[in-house]
Amino acid sequence: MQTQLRAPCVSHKTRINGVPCSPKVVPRVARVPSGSAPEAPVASPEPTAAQRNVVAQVAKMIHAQTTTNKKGALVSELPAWQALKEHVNEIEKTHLRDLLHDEARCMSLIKECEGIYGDFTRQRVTQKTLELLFELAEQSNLRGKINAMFNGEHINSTEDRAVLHIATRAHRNQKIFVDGKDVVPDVWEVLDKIKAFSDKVRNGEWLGVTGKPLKNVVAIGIGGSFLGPLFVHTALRTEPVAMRCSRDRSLRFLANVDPIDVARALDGLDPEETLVVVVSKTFTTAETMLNARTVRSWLTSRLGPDSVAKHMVAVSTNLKLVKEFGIDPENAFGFWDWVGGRYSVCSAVGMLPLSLQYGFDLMQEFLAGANNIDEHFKNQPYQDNLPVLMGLTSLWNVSFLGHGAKAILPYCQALSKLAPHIQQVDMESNGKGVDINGVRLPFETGEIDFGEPGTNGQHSFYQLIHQGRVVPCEFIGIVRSQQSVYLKGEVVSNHDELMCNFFAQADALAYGKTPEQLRSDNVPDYLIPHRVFTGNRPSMSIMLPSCTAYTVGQLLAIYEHRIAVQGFIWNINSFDQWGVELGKVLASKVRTVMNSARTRDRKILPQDGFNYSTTRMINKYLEGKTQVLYPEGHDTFPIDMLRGGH
Ligand SMILES: O=P(O)(O)OC[C@H]1O[C@](O)(CO)[C@@H](O)[C@@H]1O
Repeated sequence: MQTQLRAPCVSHKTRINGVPCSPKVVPRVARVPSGSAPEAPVASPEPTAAQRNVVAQVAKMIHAQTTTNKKGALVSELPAWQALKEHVNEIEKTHLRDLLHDEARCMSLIKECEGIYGDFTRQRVTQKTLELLFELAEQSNLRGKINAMFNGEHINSTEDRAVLHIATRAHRNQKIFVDGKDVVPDVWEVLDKIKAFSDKVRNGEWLGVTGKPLKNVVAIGIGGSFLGPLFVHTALRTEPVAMRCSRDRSLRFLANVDPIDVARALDGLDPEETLVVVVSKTFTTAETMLNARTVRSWLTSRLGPDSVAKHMVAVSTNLKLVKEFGIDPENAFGFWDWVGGRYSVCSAVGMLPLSLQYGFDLMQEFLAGANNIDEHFKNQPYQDNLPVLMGLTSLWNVSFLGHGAKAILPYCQALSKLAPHIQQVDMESNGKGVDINGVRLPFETGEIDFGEPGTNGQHSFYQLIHQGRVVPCEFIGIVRSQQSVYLKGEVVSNHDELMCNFFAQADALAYGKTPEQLRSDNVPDYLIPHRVFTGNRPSMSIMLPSCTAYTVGQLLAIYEHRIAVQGFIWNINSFDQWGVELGKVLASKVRTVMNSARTRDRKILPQDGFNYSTTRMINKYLEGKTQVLYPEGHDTFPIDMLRGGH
């Protein structure tokens, strides 16, 4: 539903009737459905004519602020935001069916840069929309914020940190400063260490404790210490060069604290041939640490305590805890607090496990691809800047057209883990309720991301996106497949068949099918309502020349930066994640109860500190058939978990 502001709010310097108003004092904004008359804030009396006059003057004054929102005004108070809201009415009168016939418009909305084809013609935008979005970017100081990020300013203000994942893929000769220190030499010190270590493991110089080469790697980590590396690994598994580089090697991930995930990750592995990489920025994440202890026990129960030195290494910013865990700091690969977990795949978080699997040289191409887009993002003007265009058009879809979800639809099985990775990067970054100054926002930020590779998604949720809710889609196609198959006599090759769907879906969403067309197809009247496609459903398409380490790096950086663009404009902190804390704290409270119940010390009872529903549910769980008392003196594993390598 479209929303509009009831009353404009004002910057810190604003005065109403001579009284200075801070944004926290002025009743901010309430949302009403578009078309409804503006009303006074809830619980306030109707504004008087004089008050309305003041509000109108304030609105005029805000319109006069054409520079930045540095003064603390909400983005929704900027003139360009208001202009975009008004512009929605113009766009509502258009249909993509018609917009796509305007060739001049289409030409201006297709961008070919850095070898990537970006098509924005199926977004519900005109040249005017883009100009207004660029104006919003100007008024929001987007360029200044991008520069602040690249300059190592502490833009993650709630954690007082710089945001410099771009430094993790910098060329050796680049200079990137944090607090007056060039961090690129530190980055390359770790990268050199990764190269040396991964080379040694891969060429058999580094052996397991029983003298066998380590050909299997299990990477333990969760969230940002898992999803990015999984995405890249999945993307490269069937790429011909990567396949050659990883012959006879395996890389697995263990993320969930569910023991089923442990069993699956270790199933069939021989501990003598397995190297474990514990990946945790903080080295305190409950799931990762329990999994690390579990796998350590799996190793030492078979190979003895000395095996840890040869079979376990770590990636972390917390080298003290790595040492306390029992991993030699020599076998730890550091990174820095200015790399956010979800932005860490180019640091040792991804580079170590992926270099072990594919070799450092190939993974350097991945870094080069990401670096290429970093430069593009920093230097290109808005109208030729892929992450900026994607961020702005998404913002238009979310904040002005009212579409809160987006589908990420790669027509490439190798990119099947892109959507899960972007879910974290986007939703943990931009799912916020207050702006960077802590002021509650009168609009929603962030998007609900989901996706599956085409064509699988077509046989799953595409019904909804064609005839149900409007969900802006991002189609990602590949020109040259990693794998080529053509069967004699078939109309097209297998990859061409896939891509036929890629091209068709975007137009089906845009054009739809009218009752007239259905009638001329002799569809009976009673079926026409069911078979109408309204069309006018926005999407964008990206085509990459191939799916290689380099282009996967590019794709990653495009998504990372477009998310930053949206956060910069919404003026939120896209780089903290306080929203994940509360659940962790409550889980720890339950853990205490669980231990008390299972060990029968009964010092704490399930009802202590919990509400009726939770107490009852915990009791039900504790009374269930699964109840076991924790054995003393030894670790227990399901027999099957230990069967590998016999
Ligand atoms: O790398 P760590 O410190 O184990 O954290 C894992 C994940 O947990 C979070 O802090 C919260 O889910 C993520 O931001 C992070 O990627």
